[in-house]
Amino acid sequence: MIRLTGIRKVFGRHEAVKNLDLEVPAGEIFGLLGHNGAGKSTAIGMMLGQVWPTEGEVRVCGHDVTKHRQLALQKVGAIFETPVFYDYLSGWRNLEILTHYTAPTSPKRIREVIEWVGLSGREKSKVKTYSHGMRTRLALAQALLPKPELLILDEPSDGLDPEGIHEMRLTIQRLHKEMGLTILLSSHLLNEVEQLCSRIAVMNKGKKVFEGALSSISQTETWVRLRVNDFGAAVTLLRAEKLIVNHRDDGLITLSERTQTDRIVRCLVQNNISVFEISPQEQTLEDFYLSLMKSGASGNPGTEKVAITPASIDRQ
Ligand SMILES: Nc1ncnc2c1ncn2[C@@H]1O[C@H](COP(=O)(O)OP(=O)(O)OP(=O)(O)O)[C@@H](O)[C@H]1O
Repeated sequence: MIRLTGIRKVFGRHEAVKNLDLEVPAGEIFGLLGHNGAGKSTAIGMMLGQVWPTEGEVRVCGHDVTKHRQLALQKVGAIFETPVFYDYLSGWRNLEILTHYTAPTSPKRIREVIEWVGLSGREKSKVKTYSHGMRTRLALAQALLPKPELLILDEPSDGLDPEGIHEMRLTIQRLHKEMGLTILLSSHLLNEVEQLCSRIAVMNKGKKVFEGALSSISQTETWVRLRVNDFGAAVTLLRAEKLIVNHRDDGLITLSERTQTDRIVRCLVQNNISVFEISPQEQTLEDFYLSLMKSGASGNPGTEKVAITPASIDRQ
């Protein structure tokens, strides 16, 4: 649905996006992650034809955005930068005015999108009375007006309170499930991305440092939680037996290659150490992201095969 090939963007002497390849397949909720200034908005701006790439090709819905912008963006809805509305007009009137700039839209369609985003009952109130969350929902309504197949959302939860973030997440999930939309969103909120997205790309200093399925991240776990009566003694013993290669003082161990947890338990019990718990820990997106930021700061583009684990943080 979106394909970026060899994209570079230079602002003056600053290279904001460096040799970026990115593929967002149809049907996914795709998360674009990265620190402030990583280049996410610049990349999104190029997808929407609002930032001109210095080099490379941007294709959206099969069309080259720089050559056939209108065709490429025909089926795309977006929230990009801070949406501007006429404060002294109602949400409904704002949407009506917007349709004058785009395509003729029936009142029925406006009613539909207002219901979709949960603004029913407030659509005739002036926008100046709207909360930040309601403005975001109005921006989403605007993005949905042209019946898009692809939705591009730059930081959709930015500035929302926890309830607003929760509602936005439910709305995005519904749009994906019930309307079958492909969705690309950028975010700082790792928890949000973890709950919403099936694939992610991580950017660091303008470079992509990872792209792949979210499921491939949790499979790279290596840590095992060990709860015993004497953790220090257990670690000394397991290291001497070469059954573990790493440990953290908060009760985590990394097993050596081909060691299974039953072997650990046997060894400890035979040496009079009581075992209360031994359980493999899934790597969270936060663990993975932090390890990428640490080890991939200079940024060689990663793929699904990148297996950077919390263990690699510990060893640095
Ligand atoms: N119009 C511009 N002129 C000059 N530099 C720019 C411009 N737009 C962005 N930049 C720079 O490009 C880099 C990438 O910015 P960008 O806004 O894409 O990052 P981001 O990942 O979206 O960050 P944030 O999460 O803070 O929005 C930053 O160093 C920024 O200062």
